[in-house]
This record gives sequence, C-alpha cells and structure tokens, in this order.
Amino acid sequence: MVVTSNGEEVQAQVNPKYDRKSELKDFDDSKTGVKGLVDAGVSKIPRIFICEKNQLDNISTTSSVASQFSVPILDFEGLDGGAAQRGKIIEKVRDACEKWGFFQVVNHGIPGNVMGDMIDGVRRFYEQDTEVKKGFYSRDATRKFKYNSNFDLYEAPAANWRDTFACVMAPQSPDPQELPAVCRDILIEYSKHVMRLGLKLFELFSEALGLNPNHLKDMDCGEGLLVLGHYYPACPEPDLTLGTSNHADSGFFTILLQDQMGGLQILHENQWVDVPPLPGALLVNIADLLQLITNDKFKSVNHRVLAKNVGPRISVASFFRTHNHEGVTMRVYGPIKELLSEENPPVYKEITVKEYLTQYYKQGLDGTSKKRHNSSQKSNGIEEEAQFKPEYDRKSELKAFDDSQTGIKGLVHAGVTKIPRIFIHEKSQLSDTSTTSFVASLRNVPIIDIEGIHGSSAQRIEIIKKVKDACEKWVFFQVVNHGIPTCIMDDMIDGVQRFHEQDTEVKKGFYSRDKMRKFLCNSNCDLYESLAANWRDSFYCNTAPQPPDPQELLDECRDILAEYSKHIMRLGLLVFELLSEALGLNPDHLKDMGCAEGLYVIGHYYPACPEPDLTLGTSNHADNCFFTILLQDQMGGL
Ligand SMILES: O=C(O)CCC(=O)C(=O)O
Ligand SMILES: [Fe+2]
Repeated sequence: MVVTSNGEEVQAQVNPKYDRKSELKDFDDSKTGVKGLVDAGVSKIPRIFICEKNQLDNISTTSSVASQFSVPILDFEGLDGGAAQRGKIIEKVRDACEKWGFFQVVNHGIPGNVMGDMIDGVRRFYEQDTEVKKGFYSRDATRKFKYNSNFDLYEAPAANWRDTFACVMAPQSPDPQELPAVCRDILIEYSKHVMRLGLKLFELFSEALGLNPNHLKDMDCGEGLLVLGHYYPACPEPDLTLGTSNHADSGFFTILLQDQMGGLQILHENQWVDVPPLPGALLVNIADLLQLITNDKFKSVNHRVLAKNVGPRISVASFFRTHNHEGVTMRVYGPIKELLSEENPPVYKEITVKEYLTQYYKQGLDGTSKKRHNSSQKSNGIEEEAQFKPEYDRKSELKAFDDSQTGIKGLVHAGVTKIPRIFIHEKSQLSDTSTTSFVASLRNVPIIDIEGIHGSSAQRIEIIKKVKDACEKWVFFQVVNHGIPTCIMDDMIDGVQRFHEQDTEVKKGFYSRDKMRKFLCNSNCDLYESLAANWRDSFYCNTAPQPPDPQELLDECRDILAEYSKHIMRLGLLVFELLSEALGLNPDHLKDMGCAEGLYVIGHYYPACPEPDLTLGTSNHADNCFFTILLQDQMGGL
C-alpha cells in the first residue's frame, strides 16, 4: 500500500476480515435503516458508513471564508402583478441560475402550514411502528412508494447517515391506498402545491432564457415529479460520515424543503457554503438536465448534507425530472436550438432519456460506484492488493522490465495474456473521475478553426475570443485549418509507428534513461518513481533550441521528424501570439519572455492491452511546459 490517507486501505490492513458486502446486507435486511441503529443505542457508527478522508477533509475549512458568500434569496411576491415587477423577478432568477444554480424563495405561494405539516408527516412516517414501516422497505424500482436507507447502498463507497422514502407523484400519482396512512393526505396535498410552483418555475426559467414562457413546459420538462422524504438521525460520530454525499441532482431542478436543523452545503466557487434554514423559504436548485438543455447557461450545483450529533433533521426534495414511461424513453434532450449561435455552439451532445436514466442509476450518488464496480469484479480489490503486497518485490520487477529494453511492445510481442503487476493501477486512480457526472461526459471539446488568422483583423479578433474562451473554460481545444498539411501529419504518425516496430536490436540501441541524450526511447520516463507503470512506450527528441545531429536519429523517421518539428514550431509561435492576445497582451509578449525556445517532441506508442481495466495508457497528469500540441491517430482513448 502506498497511500495511507485512504480510510478503506487502513481498515483493510487492520482488519482483513472486513466483509463489507455482508455487513451492508445485514444492515439492509434489518429494514430499520439508520434510525434503527440509533434506536438500538449505537455509540460508534458501523464502518460501512465511514467516508474516505478526502470526502470529509474540507469540512472544517468552510466556515470562515464561506461566510462571505450567501445563497441568493428571491421574493416571488408580485409575480403575477405587473409586467415590470415580473421582469425584475425574472432578472433575479436569471442571475441566480447563472451564478449560483441554487436559491431560496420566499412568498412562493405554498402556505406555511402545508410545509410544516409535510415535515411533520415525514417525521410521523419514520417514527411510526417499526413493523408497519418495514412493510414499505424495498429496493424495487417499480414501486411507486418505497422507503429504504441509501438508494445506492451496495454501490457507494460509503453509506450515508440517512433514511429516505421516495414517491413518484407525477405523471401518474399512486393509488392513495399505496401510501402510508400516517402521511398520505399531506403528501398528496404538498405535491399538488409543489407541482403548481414547479410549473411556475419552468415559466420563469423559460423567460429568463429569453424564450417564450411555455417553452420548457412544451418540451415536457414538467411532467415527472419524484418526492423524497429524508430523515437524518443524530449521529454519534458526525466527523466520520456524511448525511448526504456530494452530488448534483438529476433531472431539471429540485424544490427542497428543509427544517430548522441546518447541515446543507453547496459547492460555490470551490468553497462549501452553508445554506442556513430560512423560515418559510423553499430552496430551488438547478439539476444536470437543465444545465444540459440550457447549454451551460444555468449551472447545476453540487451539494451535500453534513452529519450532526443532534437530530433528526428532516427534508423533502421534490425532483422535476424525466420519467420512465413508455414512449418517453426515446425522447432526446440536447442544448435548446434557440439558445445556440456561432458564439455559443453546443457544449453537449444529445442524449435519450433512456441512456440518461440508465447511466444515472448505475452511477450512484457520488458517481464513483459504477466505475468501481467495473474495475473490481470482486467487491473489495483493495484488500486483496494489501494482502499480496508483502511478497511483491516491485523494484526488481521494474528493473527486469527496464533491462529487457523492449518496452511494452516486447511484452505484447511475447504474447502476455495478463499484465505484469507493475502496471496495475490502484482502483482509485482508475475511478478518479468520481466528480464527473454522466452529463459532464457528454461535453464537446471546443473546436477552433484558425483559417483566416492572417486575414482581416475582425477575423483574428473572433479567433482570439474563441481561444480565450477555450483556455479559460477548457484548457483543451482542437484546432483545424492550422496550416500543417495532412500528409505531414500522417507521415509523422507512420514514422512513430516505424520507429516502434523496427528491428528490436536496432531499437535497443536507443533505449536509455540518459537525459543528456537528444534522442532516446524507453518505456515510462518515470518508471521507478510512479506508483504504477503505464501501458505505453515512447521516444523523446529535443528538437529546439538545438536539433540533434541527424546521425543521432534513426533512418526510419529522421526526415519526417525534422519536417514535422519545423511545422510544429511555426504553429507553436502562432499559438504563443494568440495566447498573448487572448491575455490582452501584445502578440509578442510570451515569445519575448523566451517561452518559445524549447521544443520537445515525444512519439508515444500504445500497444493493445490484454487487461485494459487494470491499467492506464497514460496516467492522469498535467503537462509541465507552456503548452502542448498533440497529434493523435484514429484509435481514441484520450
Ligand atoms: O436533505 C437535503 O437537504 C438535501 C437532499 C438532497 O440533496 C437530495 O435529495 O438530492
Ligand atoms: Fe440533492
């Protein structure tokens, strides 16, 4: 084990017998949820609830800095008064949706006693006779009303200190007989009010986007309503777990009713900001599908709930979402055409409701579960690694691999069917996309056409604007019409391939870790330093400020390497100019700082991998230079 900050690993070492799966199952089978544990008087939380440290670390850092922020409070009084008043409110809605993705609303039209009764109804549900309550405990997706603890119990890395009931209220509400007697009437009544407010919000959002008031409703966004009743019992060890993990909501938006206990936080400008209870207010937060269809104009915001040693805390989350009814699943959502223009091209691909729902439920609340699942068929690979670790002499295996001087290509050539363990990455490295939601994965990387960069100054300004935007929002962009002929690019790819596929003995002559050499090849420049090796061989060539003596290069790729480098240097100088201008500096500013003097060209070769789920071609990293121009073939994987 290399990292010790990971709670799970430490545990695995302390108690290799921890059978998480069966502990989860025992807890689930009790059907009494977290409240059952508290009723039984636990003074320590079971380890299935213990979060990884990095999930909790930033809790204490919040308060002081965060207090300078506060979630906007919107007053809907007068919404149906004059156009002027409505216009003012819409402006505030737009501002809150663009900057925060989260706001509180007062004078929203839902009577205070209905909200109070709803909170009481949730409380009555959880505090009713245990045996009656158990009758509702279920994970059956087809049930209209069900209660359980942690909908993603078996998938999430750590369970949350919370019980939840879920009820589908629209498009078809359940037969009242299916609802628990203790909260039936108020659930129906509250849902009616929430639906009315939700439709009003769809109108306001449409108008705030500059669309006609019915636009979003006409897209059928307002059809599905799911109501969750959360119950967060007091927690004996609140510093070790969370009430609700960091997540962004699914669907279009959520209307949240919370009691006076507090604990909800939203992630704003990289800070966890408390959302203090405001009597009479409801919270509204943008969810991922609204972010998608507004092409990022409205932001879906991550939030979480802290565990506390006082409780219970009660909240009711009402999700306006797509639903799973027949005829609906093939509906496609993508950025609204009316919001797109040349300056505002689609940031997302389109997606069917079916793909969306499948993905969301596979992913679990904090988004890690699916990937964890894929990468460890056995549920706890971390323990296995910890157990075989002592017999494993990593250093000498690395050295043996390095001494072969044949790289990954040599392994594949020898016909390995399992990858040597020096290449096996820790699970957390393979699933470190945890904060990337499925919707985020639909993003398009910007493509910038630099044809006309030397044309009119208007054209140049337009291009620089796009570069600025891409650098600020993306850091990564694709360039077309960049002036490097396709045949040169193709020849360069072929040259790299010829280098790596040449006669093994000749290639060995270039295998080296001597940084003074102008041209060399090896497998993994950081072989001895990195935690796990990558499935990749590379050659490295220092082509500027002083190119290597042609004799140092291999015949197979000498000419094309020199030619390609010339073109790249020319393009690189242009990029330095564009970046300078995008920063508001004079075009030569970065060049004058000497940024453009060195050029290092690396030719990577990624052989097919027999166990691609266990390793990476290139680990997560940022390049250490000013910028990189990357040419890739048609295989994908970046
Ligand atoms: O309980 C809360 O305040 C938040 C619940 C929540 O975020 C959710 O249900 O998605
Ligand atoms: Fe949420």
